[in-house]
Amino acid sequence: MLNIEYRRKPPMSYFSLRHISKSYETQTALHDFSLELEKGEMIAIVGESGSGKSTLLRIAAGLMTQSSGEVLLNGQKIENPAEKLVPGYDEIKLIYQDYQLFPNSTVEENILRPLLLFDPAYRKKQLDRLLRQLGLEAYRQRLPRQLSGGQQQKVAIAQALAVEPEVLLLDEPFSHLDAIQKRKLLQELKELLQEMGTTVIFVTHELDDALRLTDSVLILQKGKLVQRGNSQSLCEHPKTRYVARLFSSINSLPGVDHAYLRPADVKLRTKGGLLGHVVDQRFLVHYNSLFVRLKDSGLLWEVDDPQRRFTAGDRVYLHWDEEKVLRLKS
Ligand SMILES: Nc1ncnc2c1ncn2[C@@H]1O[C@H](COP(=O)(O)OP(=O)(O)OP(=O)(O)O)[C@@H](O)[C@H]1O
Repeated sequence: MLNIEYRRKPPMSYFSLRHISKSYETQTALHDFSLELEKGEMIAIVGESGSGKSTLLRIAAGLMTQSSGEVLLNGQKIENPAEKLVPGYDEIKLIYQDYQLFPNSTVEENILRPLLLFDPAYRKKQLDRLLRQLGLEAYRQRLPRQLSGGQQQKVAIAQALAVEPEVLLLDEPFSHLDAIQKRKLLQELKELLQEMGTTVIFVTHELDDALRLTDSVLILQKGKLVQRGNSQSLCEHPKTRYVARLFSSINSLPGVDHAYLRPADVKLRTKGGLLGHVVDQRFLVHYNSLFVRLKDSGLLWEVDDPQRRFTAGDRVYLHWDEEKVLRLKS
């Protein structure tokens, strides 16, 4: 009997968001969102602007009061601002898009701020380790304004990691960086966080950024979890048009409701198939991307031309394998 009761209990995970909902005065930002993370697990949440990502992270950090649901860390309830005098926890750190460094404090002083009450030997050890791990040793005496955006971002990350949080919540913190800087920082951060065994939730609207940190992705749309999976499963079996479009544009099949084709799944011929005219072309690394106006429907399709055979003004016939058609309702 005891054994059956035990098995019925949900498995205990390290960081749990259970049935979280949040309504602002005029709208609901999160609907019954649940997520269970193991210690050291990294997950990315991808969603468009306004899908509720920041709201979710603020609730997860204990910095915003949810309308319903609960957050648990290692079995302990995370209290929200309505329940806790000083909101937030050292164990759960949130890094925002607009991180704020102290402008008149050096890099060293900024990183040491959260450690003011700690033992001096520990403070020095943490500071030296973070400066080394984040490649900031040469900048320790500089003020934030004397650093590039990427270096400032690293200082903000070092500051958040100084207290060795168990959980790190990243709210699109790389949006100020250019693509090359961002890729490099994401790779460095991934290695560092894996080494530290930190549990991470990274929210972003860029799937590419998400996949650089983790292959475990969750898709949020209008405050609801719509799909969870790795890049292959999301790409091959998207549940919504939004999920499908995170990977490539999609072409609507003329005369068939809710049926779409990816540009890479359309084959190009000189005769036989759906007739169209190439109206534009772009040279990309592995193929030319063509814009083709379909003759009968007038739809504009984007298709890949891996052999770079067609150019603007050409007639082209399009066909595809039926199994490549994506059926997407919303
Ligand atoms: N303080 C607030 N009062 C009322 N509505 C709010 C408030 N904060 C957010 N919202 C609304 O809740 C929804 C979710 O907002 P949230 O900031 O969580 O989305 P997001 O996915 O983080 O967006 P972005 O990527 O643009 O930062 C949005 O529609 C937003 O307008």
